[in-house]
Amino acid sequence: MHRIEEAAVPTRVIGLISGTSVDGIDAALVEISGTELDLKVELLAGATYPYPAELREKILAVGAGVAISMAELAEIDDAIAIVFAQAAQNIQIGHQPATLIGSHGQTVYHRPPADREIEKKTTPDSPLGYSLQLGRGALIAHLTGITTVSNFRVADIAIGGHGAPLVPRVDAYLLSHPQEGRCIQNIGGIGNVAYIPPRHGDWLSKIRAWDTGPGNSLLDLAVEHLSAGTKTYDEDGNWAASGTPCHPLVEQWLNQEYFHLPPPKSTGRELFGVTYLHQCLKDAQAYQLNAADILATLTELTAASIVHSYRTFLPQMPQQVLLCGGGSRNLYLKKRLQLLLTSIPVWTTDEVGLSADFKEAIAFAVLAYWRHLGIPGNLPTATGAPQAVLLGEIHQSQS
Ligand SMILES: Nc1ncnc2c1ncn2[C@@H]1O[C@H](COP(=O)(O)OP(=O)(O)OP(=O)(O)O)[C@@H](O)[C@H]1O
Ligand SMILES: CC(=O)N[C@H]1[C@@H]2OC[C@@H](O2)[C@@H](O)[C@@H]1O[C@H](C)C(=O)O
Repeated sequence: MHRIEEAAVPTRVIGLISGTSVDGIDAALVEISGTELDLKVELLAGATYPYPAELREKILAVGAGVAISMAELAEIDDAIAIVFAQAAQNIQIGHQPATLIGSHGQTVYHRPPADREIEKKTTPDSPLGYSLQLGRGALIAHLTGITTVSNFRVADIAIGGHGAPLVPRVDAYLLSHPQEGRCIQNIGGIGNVAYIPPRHGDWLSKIRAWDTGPGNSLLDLAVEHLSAGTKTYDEDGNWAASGTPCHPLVEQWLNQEYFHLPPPKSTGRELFGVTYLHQCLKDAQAYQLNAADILATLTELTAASIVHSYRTFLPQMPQQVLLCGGGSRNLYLKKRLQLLLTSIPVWTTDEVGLSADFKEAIAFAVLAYWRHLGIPGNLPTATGAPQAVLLGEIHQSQS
């Protein structure tokens, strides 16, 4: 049952997420009103709080498969919840307090459902996907005194979905256009797209969304390796821009199975992580590429895999592409995307009024708000789930 009547009252909600780049906690304090087509979100404050270096190292190690004990797992889970709770406290400074938190947490493992050969290789026994986000909501609620919704992916996974991407339903209501088809392209550690057709007829069922593959994950790892640990990312894409992409290598990399899988599909650093980068660096040796050429070629892989997936899987090309996530600040990547998309304009979501930096944090505030109102959060065409369901577990606070 939808408790639509409550939606007339604007609600102050905090959205929290740390994505696959593991760079820090994005926090958004928003005022939300409406429900779906009349949904309105005002960003009151947005900030990124970097992880303490030691915690970041631990998270990256766990995500890369380093073995830990159950006690250590509990310790990391709570260490993450503590910094998320601090982020929630900090973002409210100077504002009226929030009444609800939506916390995505930190993904440390993601395994899609085993319904295709590529996925069966990693999943011998279970037909369901598995996605683990740390930073337990119970502790965030306890520390902040604010009811917290967390564990957003499990309900979609329980009915056979990928549990990702989840932001497309929010994109649909905040970024659809009455006449124009749009691709909303997030470029985080991993890239994901939501194609939103013009908002008429059965537009909602025509939305398509999937993870496009690497966003910045391989680039960041390569920069760290090539700079001997002195840099963590290629600021504005300047280093890559000083090199030349090796197109035969990009073509070779695009043959990889993931890029040819039809959606729905999701991925993570389990595939596009350290091992993948090492293979790329090995392949690059055959072409005697220097550091700048390697970065230009990896940047081209991100751009080409995005555009290749649009041309292969979309019913039609969009009229606009709206970028968000940290990769939207990589000017060289943006330029390469524009070149590959020829006459289709490539903008950022900022240009249509939604913060490109904080869109994911805003989305988890909306998903918590929908959970509170009893409104489903997933889009079956995006996650592959058979139906739309309520997302997230509610942890009531004591105060
Ligand atoms: N000025 C910039 N120039 C180039 N790249 C940038 C810039 N600012 C941020 N980035 C890139 O964006 C990344 C962070 O992006 P973002 O915070 O959107 O990722 P995420 O949310 O962790 O990932 P995901 O969306 O996959 O969960 C950084 O690691 C860096 O590679
Ligand atoms: C399992 C997981 O954390 N997936 C992330 C990741 O980062 C980008 C892409 O892969 C997307 O599928 C998802 O995040 C966003 C927030 C989503 O669910 O829409």
